[in-house]
Amino acid sequence: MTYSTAPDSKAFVISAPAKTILFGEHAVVYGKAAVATSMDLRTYTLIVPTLNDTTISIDFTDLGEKVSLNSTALPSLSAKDLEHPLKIEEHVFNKVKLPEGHARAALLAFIYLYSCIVPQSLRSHGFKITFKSFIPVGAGLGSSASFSVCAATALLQYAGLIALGQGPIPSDHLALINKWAFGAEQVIHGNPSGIDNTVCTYGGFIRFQKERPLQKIQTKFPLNVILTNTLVPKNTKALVAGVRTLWEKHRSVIDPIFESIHHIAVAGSEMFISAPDPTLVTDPVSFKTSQRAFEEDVEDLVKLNHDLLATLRVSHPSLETVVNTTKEFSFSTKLTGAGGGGCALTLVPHSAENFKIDACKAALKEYGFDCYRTTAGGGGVQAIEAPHDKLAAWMSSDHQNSSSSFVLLSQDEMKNILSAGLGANGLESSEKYQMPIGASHL
Ligand SMILES: Nc1ncnc2c1ncn2[C@@H]1O[C@H](COP(=O)(O)OP(=O)(O)OP(=O)(O)O)[C@@H](O)[C@H]1O
Ligand SMILES: C[C@@](O)(CCO)CC(=O)[O-]
Repeated sequence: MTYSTAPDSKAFVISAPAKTILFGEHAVVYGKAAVATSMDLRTYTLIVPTLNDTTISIDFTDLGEKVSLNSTALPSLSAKDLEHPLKIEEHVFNKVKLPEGHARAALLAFIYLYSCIVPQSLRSHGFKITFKSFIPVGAGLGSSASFSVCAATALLQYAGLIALGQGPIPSDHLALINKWAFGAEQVIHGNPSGIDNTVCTYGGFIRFQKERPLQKIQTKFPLNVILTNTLVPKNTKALVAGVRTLWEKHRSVIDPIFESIHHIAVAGSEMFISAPDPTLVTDPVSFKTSQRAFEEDVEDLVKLNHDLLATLRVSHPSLETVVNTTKEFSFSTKLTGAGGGGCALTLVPHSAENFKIDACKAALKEYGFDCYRTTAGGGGVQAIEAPHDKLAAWMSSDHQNSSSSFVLLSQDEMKNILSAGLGANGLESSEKYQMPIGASHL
């Protein structure tokens, strides 16, 4: 590794998407295949170096927590010094006051990244970093992975290990970001598979299997879904640990369930690769027939996958309510992510009439759930140098309150700033393998 001796004084805006798992959660932790896609909800991060003092000011705006650290007080480690990234806790014991709640794991993950990535030569400087996310926290949409990808990217740039702001991020830099984001995910989750950080880094539609090369799924088929947030809080770390306990107790029973989930993911990814291509329609009637047949096959896999996850005891009464409510409208639903609450994913067939979708949405809302109608896909991690004209306004807050204009921007405004900064070429090459984007709150 080659480090700089002075931090790059440029400020950057970094963003990474949410994710949803179509098939394979939990089994993927045991080396089975899974299919996931990025979603059009993103986390944004602004990092502004301050060359003349050693304060690191972190604003976790979504968690309502601001933290001030002294760079000289943080450990300097290599990943090899830690048997597991979670051991970072022992290195900061009695040195850093850790907050309670969601911010605790977020801060530990951040300190892990800083301690391993930022060299001693840069410890006489500080920075301000602000996280602002449009992804619901702890809802199964990869909020932790999106945060981890943004934090890793910001610190790798700060340490001079990657160069941002020159169009799409090159693949070797993406691999480095993904590696460190996985370490941060290990701090937050204990034993993640790596699927969440991978899809949040690379974006698009992927088939993932531990220790296998990442497979991008090229499909022209726009996948329309309703994401229903049950608003029931869940804890990924505890759910993953619960499945492990079940597996350790009944391996011969649980292994075949993992194996079945694996085959669902493999079949699902193959189906999407050979899905009917709406850009190549010659006969609209036969296209509609093959489109419906394809959707029915995917719906079967969705239902089977949900039932197997329920057998692994990671469903929740609220998730079953979503499954049963959407079934009344002939839609298929599965939990997505760790389960235990959080989000469910419902496939919306292309033939579904709007009145039916609206009625389904209204029925879900009756239960107090939050719904998003969205199309899967969208770019992975992106970064631009923070525009000079906007930076002063963004940083105008004294960091004691979260009312900086950066935090107040809407997701559309953030997207516009990033796409203007990336330029036409940047967007073209980073999104060429992806499906159309578009999320609307129902
Ligand atoms: N916007 C954010 N800012 C800082 N930390 C965050 C943010 N979003 C998530 N986190 C961290 O991630 C943790 C939530 O991770 P968790 O895995 O439980 O939810 P998720 O990633 O949304 O769901 P899943 O892993 O099922 O996709 C929080 O407790 C916090 O530590
Ligand atoms: C439940 C799980 O399979 C997905 C969480 O989004 C855990 C993991 O893969 O790390």
